[in-house]
Amino acid sequence: MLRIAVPNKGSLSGPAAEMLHEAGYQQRRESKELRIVDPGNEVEFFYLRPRDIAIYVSSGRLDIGITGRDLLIDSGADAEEILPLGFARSTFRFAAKPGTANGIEDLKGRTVATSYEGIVAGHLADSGVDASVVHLDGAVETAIELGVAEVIADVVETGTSLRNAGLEVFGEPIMKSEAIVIRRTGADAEEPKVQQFLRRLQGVLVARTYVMMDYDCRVEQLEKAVALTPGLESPTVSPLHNEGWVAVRAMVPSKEAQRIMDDLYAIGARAILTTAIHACRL
Ligand SMILES: Nc1ncnc2c1ncn2[C@@H]1O[C@H](COP(=O)(O)OP(=O)(O)OP(=O)(O)O)[C@@H](O)[C@H]1O
Ligand SMILES: O=P(O)(O)OC[C@H]1O[C@H](OP(=O)(O)OP(=O)(O)O)[C@H](O)[C@@H]1O
Ligand SMILES: [Mg+2]
Repeated sequence: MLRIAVPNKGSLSGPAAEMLHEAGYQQRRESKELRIVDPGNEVEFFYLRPRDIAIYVSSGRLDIGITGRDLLIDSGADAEEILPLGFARSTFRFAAKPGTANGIEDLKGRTVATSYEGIVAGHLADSGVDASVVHLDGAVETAIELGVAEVIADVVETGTSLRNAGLEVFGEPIMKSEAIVIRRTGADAEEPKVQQFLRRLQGVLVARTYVMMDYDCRVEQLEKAVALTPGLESPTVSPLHNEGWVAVRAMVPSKEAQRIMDDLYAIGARAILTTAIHACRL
């Protein structure tokens, strides 16, 4: 039975459960459940604090975990990223009151408050800057107003929390993060149950990113049409009863679907339809 760690709270929890559900796995019915077995899929899910997941996975007691890239790096645990999942995207940055600092070199001798001490201490050391780090559990933006630190390092998504606290980012972004699947460093990459789990999640990612497009076009326009809709490997082209016409079917990125439909129409394609993909194995 594959043992998988899933975030039990916070920004990662809801989208992770939703993705697992879309991939055909049973998920817990209420937020107090800490562990469930999905016998049909031979998987056991453990609902753990996102910050602890890399530690459990590195211990080898759990095969796989879903966490944030920033949390994995911050933990220093012996685990590695095997699949990015595209949600809980954020950037990790320094911020302060305007005019406090322009770059990391200005942090020398100052105090930085953060919930990600591992990332910040590592980044300061790599940059050769000697600054103190204060660990706070959350709501780090308030640390400056209350005099605990002059600078913070925190997760930024829309920037609303920083703006509300009258703070501005400075310096280069420290790292970009998103939800990821992790396993113990060096664990068997070919393990069939792990591979099947990853294929299911990849299927969800493809289904979320692509739509299926169908249209009819004149044979003379086929090359131009296929250039607009090359598909992932190659589009399917079928003859129509009306001579001189073909039907074409290809996957296209959902974000580009409307533009591609306009371009296809402009070269004479008709009956252009898009449909959602619910599941996929590439
Ligand atoms: N506003 C946000 N937008 C996108 N991702 C975020 C946001 N806040 C946190 N994250 C990401 O979520 C993960 C942190 O999850 P965690 O549950 O520890 O914190 P949280 O979502 O801030 O919840 P909590 O309410 O417990 O502080 C990290 O990978 C982080 O990059
Ligand atoms: O750029 P934004 O869109 O404002 O998002 C970033 C904020 O979201 C998270 O905070 P959360 O609400 O989880 O509170 P926390 O600081 O207590 O973790 C993070 O720690 C930032 O404060
Ligand atoms: Mg938070």
